[in-house]
Order: sequence, then structure tokens, then C-alpha cells
Amino acid sequence: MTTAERAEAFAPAKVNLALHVTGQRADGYHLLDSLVMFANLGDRVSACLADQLRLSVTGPLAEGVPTGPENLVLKAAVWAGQSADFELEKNLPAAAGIGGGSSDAAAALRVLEALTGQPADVGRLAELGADVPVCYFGRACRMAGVGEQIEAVDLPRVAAVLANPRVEVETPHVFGKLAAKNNAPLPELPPLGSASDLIAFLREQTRNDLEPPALALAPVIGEVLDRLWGLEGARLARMSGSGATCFALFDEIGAAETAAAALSAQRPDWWVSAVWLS
Ligand SMILES: C[C@@](CO)(OP(=O)(O)O)[C@H](O)COP(=O)(O)OP(=O)(O)OC[C@H]1O[C@@H](n2ccc(N)nc2=O)[C@H](O)[C@@H]1O
Ligand SMILES: Nc1ncnc2c1ncn2[C@@H]1O[C@H](COP(=O)(O)OP(=O)(O)O)[C@@H](O)[C@H]1O
Repeated sequence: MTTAERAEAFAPAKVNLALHVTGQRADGYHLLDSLVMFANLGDRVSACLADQLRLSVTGPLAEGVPTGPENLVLKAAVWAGQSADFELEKNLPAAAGIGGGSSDAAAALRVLEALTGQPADVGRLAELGADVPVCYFGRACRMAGVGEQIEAVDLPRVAAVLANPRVEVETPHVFGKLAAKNNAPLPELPPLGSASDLIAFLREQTRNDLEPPALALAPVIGEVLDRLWGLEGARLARMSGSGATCFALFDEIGAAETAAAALSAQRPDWWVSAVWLS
């Protein structure tokens, strides 16, 4: 039996604008210092309460996404002790460094909260994955620890192009290839009043420490970065998370849309989109 009431939540793409790896815990997990924003593009999770846990995966990027208990939507429901009939509309590539599965898990928890009126146990979210706390937060923030420490930051929204070469990169392999684990943290954030200030700060004072190991595993990431840097109006190109999705930042959304169209024409086989990050 299912109840008639249905709830829906948006699962935006997560972008690590900067990702510094600052150490490693005894259990092998790495300490991170990352600036994170979210796109106005993502998956959609909807559900109604049901006696049995079910999931159907639809959407343009549904192929290859697990539909069984390993799907993070179902893992989140089991973790929350709730049973529901879920639909997941997949618009984001999987294993892509933009937190697709983690954002879906966070959205599933929001849906369950709406259906049951019971809030999620936010102190335990990292049990579902290092990126689930930040995705549940869902707004511009600085992420630390292994992902469980979240501090809201006031950042101006910024236009971006996201590009993924349709090569999946497994996060543990990228961390496993990281040469230096004790790197400098992010500097204190200066006042960042405009997108231009934010881009200059990112370019001059931050990096993604996972870029070199990801590039070694998937050399096509080098081509993605070169093509993004070559787009008219691109002010910074960098990889997000453990890859392979990379982003370029622009002063204006019009320039990002024109650049996304140009990149899609160059590489019609890649996943490319112009977005706002906020
Ligand atoms: C690298 C990041 C940066 O935001 O993004 P993605 O590339 O996944 O988008 C995240 O930390 C990924 O989070 P998530 O994908 O949820 O990681 P988990 O499932 O918890 O862990 C997958 C594996 O990544 C490694 N891992 C993950 C997080 C972390 N702080 N240290 C690690 O060493 C571990 O090898 C772990 O077994
Ligand atoms: N809802 C989901 N969407 C995408 N992948 C999922 C989902 N649930 C589980 N997975 C599995 O999680 C792995 C990591 O996917 P994802 O969270 O999209 O990547 P990343 O950790 O790089 O951001 C994939 O290889 C996939 O098999």
C-alpha cells in the first residue's frame, strides 16, 4: 500500500571550487578544506510512503545507475528507518565529482522529512558518505574534517560551465594516488563582494589537490581543462571533487551559455552545461 501524498526535492550538483587535502586520519580518510557551491542543475527525488522500499530511476543519465540497495537513495531511507516508493530522475553523470549520489541521498532525506514530519539525524549524516552533510546543507559553505564540518559562507553567485568527458573516476582510486597528504589549508577568506573577486581569490590562492592524481588516472581530464581554459570569457578552469567533471567560471551567464554551446559543438560526446553556482 502507498499513501497518496507525494513529496519532491531537488538534488543539485555540488561543485568543489577549491579542495585542499590537509591530512589523513588513522582510518585512512583524508582531511579536507574545501569551498563548495551548488548548481541550479541537478537530479530530482520524489516519493510517497509505502510498505515496501522501492526505487525507479528515470531521466537522461539513468543508464548504469544502480537501482538496488546500493543506490544512495535507498541507503538513505534504510539509514532513516523509513520505507517509501521513490522515483529518481537522473540528470547528473554518476561517479563524476559533483556529488550526484550524495545529493540524491540528501534529497531523499528531505523528501522523507516532508512525508513523515520527522527531521533527519543531521549529526550522523556522514555515516552515509563524506559528501552527504554538505549536500544536505545545500548552500555555499566551507567544508572541513572529512566532510562533516560545515560552515556557511557568504559568496556571490557565479556563472559556470560544467564539463564531463563521460569517463567515470572512482573516488578511492584518486585519493589512493595522492602524493602529498599534508598540504596547506585554504587561507582566511577575504571579503568577496563580486563574482570577479571570488574568481580572482580562487585563481590566486586556492587549488584542487586531487587534480594531479585524477589526471594520472584519466588523462582526458587534461583535455577537459585545456578546452575550458580556451573558451572565450573563461577566467578559471579547475576540476571538481575527485573528477572527472571540471568547471570554468565566467563574469556573466551569457558568456557561460555561449561558451557551453561552443564546447558542445567541439565535443558533442561530452556532458556540458552552463549553470549558476550559489
Ligand atoms: C572527494 C569529494 C570532495 O567533496 O567529492 P566527490 O569526488 O566524491 O564528489 C568527497 O570528499 C567524497 O565524498 P563521498 O563520495 O561521499 O565519499 P565516501 O563515499 O564517504 O568515501 C569514498 C572513498 O573516498 C575516500 N575518501 C573520501 C572522503 C574523504 N574525506 N577522504 C577519503 O579518503 C575513501 O577512500 C573512501 O573510501
Ligand atoms: N543515486 C546515485 N546516483 C549516482 N550514483 C550512485 C547513486 N547511488 C549509488 N551510486 C554509486 O555511487 C558511485 C559514486 O557516484 P556519485 O556519488 O555520483 O559520484 P562522486 O562520489 O564522484 O560525486 C557510483 O559509482 C554509483 O555506482
